Amino acid sequence: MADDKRRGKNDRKNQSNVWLVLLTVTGAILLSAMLFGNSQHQMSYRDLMELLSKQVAPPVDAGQESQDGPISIQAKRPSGDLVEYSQLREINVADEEITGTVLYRSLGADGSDTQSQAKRVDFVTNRTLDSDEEQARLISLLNDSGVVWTTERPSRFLENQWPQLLILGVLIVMGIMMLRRVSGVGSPMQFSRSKGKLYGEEELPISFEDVAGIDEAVEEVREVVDFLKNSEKYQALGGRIPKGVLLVGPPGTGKTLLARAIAGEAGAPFFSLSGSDFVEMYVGVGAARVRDMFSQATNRAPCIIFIDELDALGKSRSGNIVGGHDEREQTLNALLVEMDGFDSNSGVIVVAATNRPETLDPALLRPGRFDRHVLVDRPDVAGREEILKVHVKSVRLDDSVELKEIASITPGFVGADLANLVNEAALLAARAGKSAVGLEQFNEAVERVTAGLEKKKRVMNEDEKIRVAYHEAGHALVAAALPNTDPVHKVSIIPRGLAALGYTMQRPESERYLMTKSELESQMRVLLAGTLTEEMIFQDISTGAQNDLERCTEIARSMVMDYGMSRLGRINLRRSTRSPFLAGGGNDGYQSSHSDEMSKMIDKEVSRIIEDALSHTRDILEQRREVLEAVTQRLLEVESIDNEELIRLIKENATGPWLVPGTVAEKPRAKLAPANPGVDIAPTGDNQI
Ligand SMILES: Nc1ncnc2c1ncn2[C@@H]1O[C@H](COP(=O)(O)OP(=O)(O)OP(=O)(O)O)[C@@H](O)[C@H]1O
Ligand SMILES: [Zn+2]
Repeated sequence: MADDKRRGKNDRKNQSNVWLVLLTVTGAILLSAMLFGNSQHQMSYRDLMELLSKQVAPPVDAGQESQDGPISIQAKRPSGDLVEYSQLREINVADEEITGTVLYRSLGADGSDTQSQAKRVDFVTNRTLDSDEEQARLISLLNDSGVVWTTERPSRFLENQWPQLLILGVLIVMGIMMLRRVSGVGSPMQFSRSKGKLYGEEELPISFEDVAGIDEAVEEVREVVDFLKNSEKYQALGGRIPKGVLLVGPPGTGKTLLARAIAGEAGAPFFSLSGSDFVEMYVGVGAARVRDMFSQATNRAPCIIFIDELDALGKSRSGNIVGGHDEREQTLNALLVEMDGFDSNSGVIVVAATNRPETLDPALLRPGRFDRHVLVDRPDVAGREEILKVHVKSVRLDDSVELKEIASITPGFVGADLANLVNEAALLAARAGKSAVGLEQFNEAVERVTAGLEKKKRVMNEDEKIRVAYHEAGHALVAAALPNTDPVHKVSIIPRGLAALGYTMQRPESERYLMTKSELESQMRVLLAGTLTEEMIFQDISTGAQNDLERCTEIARSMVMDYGMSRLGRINLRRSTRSPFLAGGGNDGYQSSHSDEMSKMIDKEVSRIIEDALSHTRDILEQRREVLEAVTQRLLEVESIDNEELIRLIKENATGPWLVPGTVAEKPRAKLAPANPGVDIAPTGDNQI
């Protein structure tokens, strides 16, 4: 939201720049037209000569006018108006024209208007008669009339060259503007700042209370608040306050929220920018923006600068052979320099967020830069419950709703998903005319959020529907027959989202962090069951299993290459480059580090594992043919079956033992040794044991 607003402002700023340029250009054109355009009064040569000769020989019959009164002539303008000319002055005779000033009075169309004021105007007279004789007559008249006159040519450079000068001027102005955009700081018109302009938000009404379910991350940033509030305390002891905090985590987990909460708790201004704001077309602009940002923030310290999507600007610099000094690199360098340069005790703390820390340039992560890393991970069940609590505050809940229950059916949801879920449920309740949001709406909302909107209206032809029903029944049966898979939550042949025609939804009973080999094998069997059922019933398979096969193959490949779960032994055959020190190597973060022969063997192992899974699954399905038919029938009738109904159908129709023989239903439990205080257990670094 805040992002959009900021972008909006930037767009408006850019637009106003364009308007400014247009305005300047039009202004310049109008101005020069006024200055150099032809605004002189045209006086005919005949009238000029007549007036001159009158001045030479003042008329004896001056009539009502006194002797030393103005001598004037009347003339007809091309427009038909009668005018009166008198008192020629400052005459200048040039080759083609005569200029000077004259007192001029308009007499109206019939010469009756005697009230109008006389005014002195510049006049110009074109010399049409150009002979020596004429020239001599003019000069003698001028001399005799006693007016001041010259033959100096006035400089007409400006008059003749103004269009070229104008173009030159516009070019110069544009050039200056470009330079300012590039050089950035200190431009009075702020052309360079338009995008990097910091919109500080003061007194954010957000506290750590609003950030739920990511308690560990909150604990870690709590001290940052203390740094901002009591920086003297730390400085007194000679400590160096950290400059940069990097929030790492998947999208929607609340990184932006957390950064805002830090500012809110500390009562410090919050400046927010996105890494992509710095990426610009012109070289040098991004770097100028970085410098600009720091200089503005230092003036407002203590404060927080938040850079979202740091990866957009902080990507690893290696691997760019052609343009060694491209724009992004310069921007990144400017950021590094600024982070080194600003005084760590100045009270500015830079918080950045990224969901791809492995792509960041290692230099960014060094001490003195973003040296604090805070993991903002997906919330667990308890965390999801906490987040739900925050978001249902504004919603009227039915008494039947247990947030714990909703948390348990939303594995993998992040804060943003849960916020969305609560909103969906509220909308559904409103549409159903309920006075409070009930469990029913939450269940429906979960399905919507996970699988896209139900498309009841989309018509599948009957053949396709039968095929999809068999396919899904196959998935469900095999899932139910293998104890070490997640229980089936729902089987449906209602098309959802863009791709799925039907789906079998499994839900884990609890949070999982590890998978065993047999669990992975079971997963593959469930995935293969759909296409195998089609093969069994129709002796033909369809394209509907593409995603199933994709996932199945990926599991098999990971078993061979990552987890050492194949005949090739316990080797990891993928060298991960997901370490900050090797960043920028592989294309997708992985690099192969094995020979061609090994590649062939890997492929063979992958096919063998899938073949195995296929034959097992075929057996399971064949032995449960009756149940398969029963489930499919029921699916075609009601379109969607839940867990209880599936179990009922299985119980009613199964002939042999239901669970696949040889699979372990009861998990072995560890025998706890009696406590032995003498033995130290070495801690393992992370959640990968
Ligand atoms: N831990 C949380 N507690 C409460 N609400 C949350 C939490 N995490 C996310 N939300 C909700 O989700 C919204 C989006 O979260 P936010 O923008 O902070 O995610 P993000 O991690 O910054 O995502 P991205 O990486 O896509 O920028 C928040 O405004 C908030 O309503
Ligand atoms: Zn399938």
